[in-house]
Amino acid sequence: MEKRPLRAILRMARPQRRQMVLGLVLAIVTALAGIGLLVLSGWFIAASAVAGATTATALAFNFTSPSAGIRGFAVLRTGSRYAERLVTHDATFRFLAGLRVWLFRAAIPLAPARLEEQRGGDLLNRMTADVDSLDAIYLRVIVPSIVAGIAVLLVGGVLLWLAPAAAAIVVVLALLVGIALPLAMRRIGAAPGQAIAAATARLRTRIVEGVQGLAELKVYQADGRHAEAVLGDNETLMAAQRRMARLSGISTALSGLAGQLAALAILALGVAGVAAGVLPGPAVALMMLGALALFDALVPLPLAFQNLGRTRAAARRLLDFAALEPLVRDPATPAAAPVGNTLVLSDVAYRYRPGDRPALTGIDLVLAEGQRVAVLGPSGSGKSTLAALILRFRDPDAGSITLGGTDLRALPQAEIWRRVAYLSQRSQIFAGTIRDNLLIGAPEADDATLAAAVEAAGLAGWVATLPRGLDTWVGEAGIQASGGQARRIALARCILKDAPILVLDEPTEGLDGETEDQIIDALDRLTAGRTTLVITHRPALLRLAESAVLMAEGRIAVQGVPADVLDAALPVRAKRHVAV
Ligand SMILES: Nc1ncnc2c1ncn2[C@@H]1O[C@H](COP(=O)(O)OP(=O)(O)OP(=O)(O)O)[C@@H](O)[C@H]1O
Repeated sequence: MEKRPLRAILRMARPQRRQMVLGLVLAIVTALAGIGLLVLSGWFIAASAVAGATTATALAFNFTSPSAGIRGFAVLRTGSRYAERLVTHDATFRFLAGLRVWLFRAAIPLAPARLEEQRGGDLLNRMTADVDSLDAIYLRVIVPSIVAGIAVLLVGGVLLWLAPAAAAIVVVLALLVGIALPLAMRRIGAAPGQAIAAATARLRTRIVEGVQGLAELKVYQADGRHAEAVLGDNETLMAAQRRMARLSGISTALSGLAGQLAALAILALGVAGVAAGVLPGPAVALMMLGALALFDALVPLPLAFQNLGRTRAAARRLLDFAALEPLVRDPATPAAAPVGNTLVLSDVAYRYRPGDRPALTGIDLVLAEGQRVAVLGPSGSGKSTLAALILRFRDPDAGSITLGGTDLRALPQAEIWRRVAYLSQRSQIFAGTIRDNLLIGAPEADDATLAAAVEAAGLAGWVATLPRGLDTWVGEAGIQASGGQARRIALARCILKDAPILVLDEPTEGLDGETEDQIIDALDRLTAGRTTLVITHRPALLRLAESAVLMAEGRIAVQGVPADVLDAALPVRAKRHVAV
């Protein structure tokens, strides 16, 4: 585990470094202009009041330069604050955008095998709330800490010159508020901070799952119970937030108190100094306002450090995710692209987790170039696992799979996927037009090619009824394609890819008999001459295949021509799963 997660995350701000330094300089200028404005105004008001005591002193008093200085500081502070906000926030948003891209890139090699282990809501939470909370590192910790340090040096230095005793008191109080209090708050805030991060993640995950499964929750009348669980999570979050808010209240009160004490000490010592004639009266106003301005710069620090635990927890969650090892890696020195598309599985075994029952054992199977093999078997017999290994989503624990004579592990994954079109069990429809969804299969396809694929996948009739045709928006915020339509869009994508190898997992699932017949005809044309693995529960699909295997409990129980395998399937336990 990363020991210093915030540092590790901050290292990723390299592209924004210049902008961040500029933002820091602007923040320092703003703070100094603010202090200058307060101090000069305080001095000016007091000094002009003193000067106004007699006509001679009033006439001799120089009003012009200080008032010009005040105006100058005011304009400078406004301008630099505006620029500072612009620059620091722009740098932060760019930094966060970079983090999101980094996280998404880290997720790609984990898909699909490792991502299946993650809860969707949790991943979403990492990409959004966790990343967002990292804005605090630069905006709320680094910049204010440096600004406060400079303010202490400046104000402390001026006070030391004017009134050393007052300076000592102010600096001690400033160090208490600027260092001791933040460190204490960091420690005390760590537990509620982590509790907030964890409770936020839990709440989001439960809400996302609830929204996704709302139809089922409603039918089972479990929505009320789910809502109660959400409220329970919310209560936990609010309890942690209340603890945090109480801490914020205490720390703000303590910082405020320290500021007032500093002002009081200056007033007491200053008045004594004026009485003793060692300090001009207006200097007291200057010192008091300087101290107040200094504490204004210090107040954000305890609050920022109090939330550091939460920020650190978020950073750790991101780094932990990015450090997940992909199950499959590209070889360091990939083999040359093999000639031919024959797939040979030799004595392949796979189990999902150590200690699990093997999902596959002793699989020997040849998919010769252009040959179509159907895989039958009851639910849980290992059919999808077989497809996952052939697609190299996972590597076998034992045995080997070769493509054109080369072990899949020696090939870059991209080389394998370049040759394969895959119809998964769950056809993913992306939010976009039907055309967008199809172009995933072949980005360069022209209208005629798209139309042919739509026709072959049995979609033409449906598309013709849509006023916008292929430009109809489907998926989120569009037409919700039915299960069968989604399946056929995915099938059209496969057709468009025009790949030499096809892996089809239940291609006709969710289709009625008549449509299934049409699709099987289309699949017959599509798969002819291509190396094909078709997983199915439906005997009708067997007519596509030249050979078939029957899986049972992770093994190939029977292998042969489809009719024989189907016959063999009937007496075994698999019968009821295979029959339509
Ligand atoms: N991600 C996973 N983690 C752990 N075990 C898994 C995982 N996926 C599948 N399994 C297990 O592996 C075995 C084979 O599952 P597989 O999905 O390959 O079966 P299948 O024949 O495709 O089933 P179905 O026809 O229902 O899709 C099952 O016992 C299943 O519980």
